[in-house]
Amino acid sequence: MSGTQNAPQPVIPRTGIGIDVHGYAPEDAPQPLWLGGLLWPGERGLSGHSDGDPVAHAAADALFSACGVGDLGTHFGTDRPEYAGASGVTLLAEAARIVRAAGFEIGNIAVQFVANKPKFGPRREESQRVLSAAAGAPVSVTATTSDGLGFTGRGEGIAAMATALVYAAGSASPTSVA
Ligand SMILES: Nc1ccn([C@@H]2O[C@H](COP(=O)(O)O)[C@@H](O)[C@H]2O)c(=O)n1
Ligand SMILES: C[C@@]1(CO)OP(=O)(O)OP(=O)(O)OC[C@H]1O
Repeated sequence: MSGTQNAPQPVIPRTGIGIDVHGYAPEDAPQPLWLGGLLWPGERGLSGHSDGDPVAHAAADALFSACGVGDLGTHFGTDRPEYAGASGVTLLAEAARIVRAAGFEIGNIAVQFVANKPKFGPRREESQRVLSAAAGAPVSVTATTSDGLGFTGRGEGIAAMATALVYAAGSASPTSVA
């Protein structure tokens, strides 16, 4: 028997991607702004069937993408009345439950949103805490403007992009592979 047969197999993690965009709610039907799992008092809110939190939705979509188990619409379609007004944090927690039930563990999720405001830096730690607790894994959130360009620059809505890393449950964590 050759030595290589008993060599530990490398853990191949899987990456996923998620993008979500929500437009601002009309002035005559204002909504609260939910972004990064946080309520932003005084900020114009976004439209959506749920709470319209693009950061939480992009994170959930990235998890589904990484595991190859469909997408946000597959699991939380607008035809599901129970998700009307649902919190993005609830959707992310449910997404994490679904991917774990499918046999995956979550390495991390990274999200970046594009918006002129709110100014995110001062509440980054709070947002990361809330989203990481929901996912049961580290979630990092960054923000950028689009330098005044495009629909985010014109203040028509907020876009978020996320990546996620998962690995088969029961395998060694990718970070523990020599
Ligand atoms: N909504 C936002 C947008 C940006 N930031 C922070 O500002 C930095 C500079 O943004 P640019 O788009 O001008 O490159 C960015 O790196 C973030 O740290 C923010 O907090 N909230
Ligand atoms: C989350 C869901 C379901 O409540 O609604 P929205 O808040 O509209 O969000 P979106 O990211 O457009 O798509 C997924 C939807 O199925």
